[in-house]
Amino acid sequence: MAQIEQMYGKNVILELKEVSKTFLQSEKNDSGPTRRHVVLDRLNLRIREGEFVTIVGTSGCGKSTLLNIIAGLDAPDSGLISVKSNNNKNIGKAERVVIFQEGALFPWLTVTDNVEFGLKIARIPKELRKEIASNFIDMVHLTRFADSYVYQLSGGMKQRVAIARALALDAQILLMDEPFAALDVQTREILHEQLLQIHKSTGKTILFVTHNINEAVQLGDRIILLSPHTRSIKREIVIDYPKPRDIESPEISAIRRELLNELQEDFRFAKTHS
Ligand SMILES: Nc1ncnc2c1ncn2[C@@H]1O[C@H](COP(=O)(O)OP(=O)(O)OP(=O)(O)O)[C@@H](O)[C@H]1O
Repeated sequence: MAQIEQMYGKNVILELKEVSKTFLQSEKNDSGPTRRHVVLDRLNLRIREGEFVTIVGTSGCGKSTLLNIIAGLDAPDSGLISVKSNNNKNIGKAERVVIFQEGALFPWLTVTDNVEFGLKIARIPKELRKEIASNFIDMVHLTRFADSYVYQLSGGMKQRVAIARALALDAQILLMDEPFAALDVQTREILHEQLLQIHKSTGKTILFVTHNINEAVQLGDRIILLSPHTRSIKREIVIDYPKPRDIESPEISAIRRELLNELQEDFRFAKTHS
């Protein structure tokens, strides 16, 4: 942690201090007694501006809970979350935008209407709205489909619309919760490439939750491993190799193995403590 604080002390855009979250859960069925399930226990995290952070961990360890808390969709029981506010904040700009596995789009609207949606709510003038939407639709390579309805698109295209919509809102931080999990391998590879290009050209800060170790090592500048054991961050691995990365290279393979070992250990722990 000290090493990371040294490296990331400057330009911290997001900071979580001692964040905890407990859910009440029914024991076997809804009518059974309830128990307290501590998901996050005094978690500390700092994210630097422009950083691409991937979050991994065994199923149920709290990855989505963490992302929802950062997004402001859920509240922690205790702890502090600070987001560096955008000084140039205009109407229509969002600090944090979440992109879920199921793009959360309006299927009955066109690609352009979906990307423009938030801007319209924010009363951005029509001409400017069109210009912003067309710019980001172009960035995700969907110009040919700008007037298509979302229900007509493939899963990968829908996720590209969701990314364009988040970019149009000029979110400071993109929060991505397994956005490509439902896609086939080839589409996922293409979207990885495009997301890396977008990250490079926009410099956005990205927090990306995934089950997939390969995805985590391909995309992340830093990997955060959440654990059901510590109920917090168990490991952080800074990956200082240029992208795109060859996941078969000795350096990246070593990181993959390391993560796999950690995940297996946590999986065994979760199994014996569930
Ligand atoms: N609203 C809720 N009420 C009760 N329990 C909840 C609620 N939301 C999440 N949980 C529980 O909190 C734990 C963490 O859930 P979360 O969805 O954050 O895990 P995850 O790491 O994202 O899992 P997965 O990888 O399977 O998506 C799980 O045990 C889940 O059942």
